Amino acid sequence: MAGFDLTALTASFGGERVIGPLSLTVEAGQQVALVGKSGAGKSTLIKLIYQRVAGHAALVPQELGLVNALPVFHNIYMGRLDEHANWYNALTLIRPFRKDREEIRSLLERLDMKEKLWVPTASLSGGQRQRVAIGRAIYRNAGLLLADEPISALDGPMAHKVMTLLCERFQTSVIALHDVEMALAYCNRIIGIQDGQVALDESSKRLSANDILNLY
Ligand SMILES: Nc1ncnc2c1ncn2[C@@H]1O[C@H](COP(=O)(O)OP(=O)(O)OP(=O)(O)O)[C@@H](O)[C@H]1O
Repeated sequence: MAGFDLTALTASFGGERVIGPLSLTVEAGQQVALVGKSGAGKSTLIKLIYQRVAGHAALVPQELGLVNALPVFHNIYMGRLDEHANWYNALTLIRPFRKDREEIRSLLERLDMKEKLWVPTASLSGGQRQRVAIGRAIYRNAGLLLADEPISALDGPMAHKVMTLLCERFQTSVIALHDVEMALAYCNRIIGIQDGQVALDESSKRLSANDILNLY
């Protein structure tokens, strides 16, 4: 499954509705940017979608969800934990298999982090940690990516490199992005969220940065 068709998406905190109710259909092949001001509900919507599509998506949460005590290799390997038997995962914790080492090393090469393969994740910079979470999502090999601000800690050239890689590796994606220019450059559909509702839903070809900035 790469696309999805979800209805009755709602979320409330302390009795206050922060999302929906709304419906969202994303077709296979769409790269969707979720835009909107801070607190509009983008992260909550991404989490809701992830819950509803369970197992079918690769997730890059805003808080990354890395295990600091483990090396980069193992954090990325976690993207496929559920594909292997328990004995295989336990052995990998002690002595990773060559084919997994090679696959993860070449993925890290694309993220300019090859030399960090065995480094504990706790010792990485914010941008490096973000790239580990991106690596874990890519390694999951899912058709659908759900990512919450995946390039917020990256410099310009690295942000472009990562967005190019994400578009190449995922047939379909929903990515919350603060950077409107990046959203227009890499996504073919823009969904603007305002107070937990869809306030804009348009092909990026028909939008300019100014149209999107009206949401802020
Ligand atoms: N765990 C929580 N408990 C209470 N309120 C929450 C919680 N998570 C989110 N909210 C509230 O829900 C609303 C939407 O938050 P959300 O994090 O989804 O926004 P966002 O658009 O992703 O913001 P940002 O761009 O700053 O990440 C906000 O008003 C926020 O305060």
